[in-house]
Amino acid sequence: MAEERTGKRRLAPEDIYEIALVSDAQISPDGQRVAFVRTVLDRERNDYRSSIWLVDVAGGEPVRFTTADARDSFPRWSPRGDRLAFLSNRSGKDQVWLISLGGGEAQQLTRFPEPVTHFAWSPDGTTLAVVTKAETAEPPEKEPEPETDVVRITRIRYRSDGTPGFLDEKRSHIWCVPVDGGRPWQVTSGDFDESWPAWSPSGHEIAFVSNRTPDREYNTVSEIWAVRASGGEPRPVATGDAAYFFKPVWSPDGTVLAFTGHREPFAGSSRNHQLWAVAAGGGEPASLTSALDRSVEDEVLTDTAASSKPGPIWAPDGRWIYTQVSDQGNVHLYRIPAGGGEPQLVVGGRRRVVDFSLSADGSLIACTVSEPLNPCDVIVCSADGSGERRLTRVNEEFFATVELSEPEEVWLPSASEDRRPIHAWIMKPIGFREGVRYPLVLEIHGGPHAMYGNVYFHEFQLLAAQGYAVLYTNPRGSQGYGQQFLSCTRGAWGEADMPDLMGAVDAVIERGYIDPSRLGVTGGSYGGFMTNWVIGHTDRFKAAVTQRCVSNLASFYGTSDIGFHFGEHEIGGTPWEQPELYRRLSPLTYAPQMKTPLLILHSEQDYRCPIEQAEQLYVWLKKLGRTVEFVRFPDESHGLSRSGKPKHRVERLQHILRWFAEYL
Ligand SMILES: CSCC[C@H](NC=O)C(=O)N[C@@H](Cc1ccccc1)C(=O)O
Repeated sequence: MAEERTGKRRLAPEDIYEIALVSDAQISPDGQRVAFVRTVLDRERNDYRSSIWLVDVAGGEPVRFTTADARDSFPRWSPRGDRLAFLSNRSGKDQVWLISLGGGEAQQLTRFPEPVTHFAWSPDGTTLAVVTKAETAEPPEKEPEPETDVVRITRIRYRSDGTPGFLDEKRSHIWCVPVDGGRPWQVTSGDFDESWPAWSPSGHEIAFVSNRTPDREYNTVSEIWAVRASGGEPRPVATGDAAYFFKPVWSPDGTVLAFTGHREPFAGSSRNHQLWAVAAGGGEPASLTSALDRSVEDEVLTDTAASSKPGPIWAPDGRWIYTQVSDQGNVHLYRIPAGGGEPQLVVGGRRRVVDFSLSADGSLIACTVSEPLNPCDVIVCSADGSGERRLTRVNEEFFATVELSEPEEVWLPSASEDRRPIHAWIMKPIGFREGVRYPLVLEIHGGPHAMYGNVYFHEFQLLAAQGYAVLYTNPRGSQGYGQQFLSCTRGAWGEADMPDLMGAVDAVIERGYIDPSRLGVTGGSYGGFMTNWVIGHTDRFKAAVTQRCVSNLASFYGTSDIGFHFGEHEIGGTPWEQPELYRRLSPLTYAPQMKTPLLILHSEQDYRCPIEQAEQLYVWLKKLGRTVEFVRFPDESHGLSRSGKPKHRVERLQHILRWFAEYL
């Protein structure tokens, strides 16, 4: 028994309550301290709690800095480093709060009737640029009663996954809020959604992200604009029908704006996000990373992480722009020469740099990192990555008590004609013994343009703890292996990538410790599509669990919040232009061939892959007399496995284990 050999117990689904998540490591301007967010799952309340913590760069125990029983997040240092602004839901909705480093209680700064979603300090520290859908700075005395509960829909975008109910007509705008008293003023207005405010170094202008094209209801454009901080008519910086630009950041001298994104209409994450630079006055942007052939966004998937919003950061000397780069299952920190040239790796290794920040003089970097056997910790290093030190050991005590399986990183030949090597990870079951043959679970990732990688994955560790070998791969369509590999599943969902998955399974079986009669398969979202696809094209799997899946591409087109643009781009046309293609690529078409016992897990408020996708598959298979079960999660969205109610997250894991225990 593993327990007898190691003195450690096996991981259990409920252990998600034992794992604290740290994120958003923000180093103080003087480089002395790092503020970060620590998130825990609250079993009694069936909810999440987060607080701001501080740790000295010189070392020592981290200390809890905000103590409210709430969700505090997004800590940002004032330019002088004497206080922190952060978001908190203590008053109900997320608002900006301020806390002095000198001591004292946090004070509520904003009282907008709608949540604040993002903010940025002005360079002189007097004002915050704030993003909110509020139309006034104070809540009305009395919320108006809705006249009817009947919903009238006039827009094509009327739902968004993660937002319960229907989208309202309110728009996200930028407001300025003086931090030491004075009335907030609205900076942008109109029928546009604005985000990501970035102050010019002089403090006169604010750059932001918006779609101001006439056809914005139907396209996926995202442009860079700038507006005087006092308000007025915004001016275009990097715009156009092909713009897909985000996260602007000014050069220290205020002459250039850098940002991330690409320039292919509707391509979303099927194209590498590049780092661009444009004259601050506007013009033609130039890519600084076209030769890299990687995305400068974090593309890795996990079920154990708190979210943060890192964007590129310009070094104070103006020479470099720091950015994440997704590369072969890792997310690294690079610095890109602002004037063009060879990108330099700063924080590398088998891991994910989740977020990062720079001290005011640019000499120190703080990052949150995630590794296969450690979900998260804060590290600090010099501007070139040297002298790295770990500042936290958040989950060290807990992981000393449970046995984990170390993923082995391998390249396995595809079963396609080209036999192309596919990047993969194999986890041996806990308690592995030579000479024994084990059941194998193949995990398939979503996207399709995302990637598995060198991060902790609770679901995979649980399967290993239950005695399964686990195989996860980055087949064609995955991020991290270049543009050609990334986009080759377009118009070929399932057809292009299934041979990669099957080749990897064959190669693992050849290692001799897998029982080929006990293969399981599971995945979520596009991974759910692929699970359905695989069991419709082979009977070699003995049990399957399809999660937040797609089964019918034609109905997905009309019911998913992104169906009418994502579906159209990914499949290559509309269902009425390409009915045969939609039929051919829909897993439901192959339902009569599906024999594998199937568990369908789906959230009832999943607006990305709506539950009708699961319902169709369930009824077809039931009517066909197959072994199939349907588990529905009420009040949950597409993000159930990552951000759902803790109790539902545990139940979801228990259902997966139950199904494989029964049928595998
Ligand atoms: C197959 S339909 C699109 C579903 C979705 N893709 C993009 O939103 C998807 O596959 N989601 C995956 C992976 C993912 C997660 C977050 C951002 C992009 C992709 C999932 O939910 O795991």
